[in-house]
Amino acid sequence: MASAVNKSVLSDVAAEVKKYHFPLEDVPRLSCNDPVVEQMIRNEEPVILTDTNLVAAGMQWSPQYLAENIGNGLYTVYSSKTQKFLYYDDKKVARVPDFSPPTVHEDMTFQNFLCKVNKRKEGDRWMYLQQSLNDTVGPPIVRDFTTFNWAWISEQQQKNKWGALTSNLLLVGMDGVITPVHYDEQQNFFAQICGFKRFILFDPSMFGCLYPYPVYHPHDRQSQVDFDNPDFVRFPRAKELRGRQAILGPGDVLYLPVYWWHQVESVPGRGMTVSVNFWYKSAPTEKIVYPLKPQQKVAMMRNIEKMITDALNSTEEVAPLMQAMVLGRYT
Ligand SMILES: CC1(C)c2ccccc2-c2ccc(C[C@@H](CC(=O)O)C(=O)C(=O)O)cc21
Ligand SMILES: [Zn+2]
Repeated sequence: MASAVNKSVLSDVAAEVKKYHFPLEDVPRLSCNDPVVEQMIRNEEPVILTDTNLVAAGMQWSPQYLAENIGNGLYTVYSSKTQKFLYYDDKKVARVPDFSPPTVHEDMTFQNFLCKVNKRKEGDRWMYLQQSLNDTVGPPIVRDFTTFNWAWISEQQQKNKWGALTSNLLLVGMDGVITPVHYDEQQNFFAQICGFKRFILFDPSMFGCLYPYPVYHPHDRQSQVDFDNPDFVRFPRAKELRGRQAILGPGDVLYLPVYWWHQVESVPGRGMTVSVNFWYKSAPTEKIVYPLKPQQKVAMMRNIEKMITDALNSTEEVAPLMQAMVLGRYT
């Protein structure tokens, strides 16, 4: 089946997106029946799948359709003064004295969210609805959800020995919103339903060029590097970044491997975006094979940071101890 999104639209969108200081190569767009796809997923390489029919019934989930059918439950809506929605972990805010949350979230009905978006004026806050799909949604949405291509995605889960599906996030964003570069600890099939999303991806070995916040920081897993204004004095290795780009249109599904860095932009001028992601626990490591994969080294660094922070029972003493351990001895 030809991909729902046509090539000329994709190249128009590619010409519209923001340019950054690093080079980007295109992520392949393949049919899910292409034998190469199975190999790429096994090798944990990102790939765009054009014909999974993963969320076929969801293709009617325009913001308007959702407002009419999702019911009057409350949904989590993040708002930000800028287009950027930097994730932060509420539970870690206490450990960083002068932390000021960059976004606030409030619960509101979908209808209220859409009404606020439609009457938003220049200078008003940007808004991004993000909500785990659960049984509180209206019956038509539950019905559409049951018709997702669960046979196909369960086959991927089994073939790759992934763990349980942990959540499906429904994401409804204003055009132009940006989720800054970060990594997640789960495998992700990301289904695009409405509008266009541009992913910038970096493989896990680029950890040293992206300077993530400390693990105990509310912005754990997010990079400190601001791509719009990179500070090459504090983050010199950001100059070495080389990434990949995936532009998703309605019906496209991106396989986003665990620990891969990603920045996600709802392409400006292409309308509101609706997406659904599928987060799976990654396969347990069966046998340690050397050399270790970059993903395994990231997991190790996280555990060491957690151990030292807990053992010292203080965040201020972590850097001095780690510097005493390494500077002048291993460097
Ligand atoms: C920015 C936002 C709304 C948010 C705020 C506060 C806490 C969590 C999150 C959160 C988590 C996931 C996404 C979806 C996606 C990025 C994208 O599509 O924009 C992504 O990164 C992924 O699927 O892995 C988006 C968000
Ligand atoms: Zn993510």
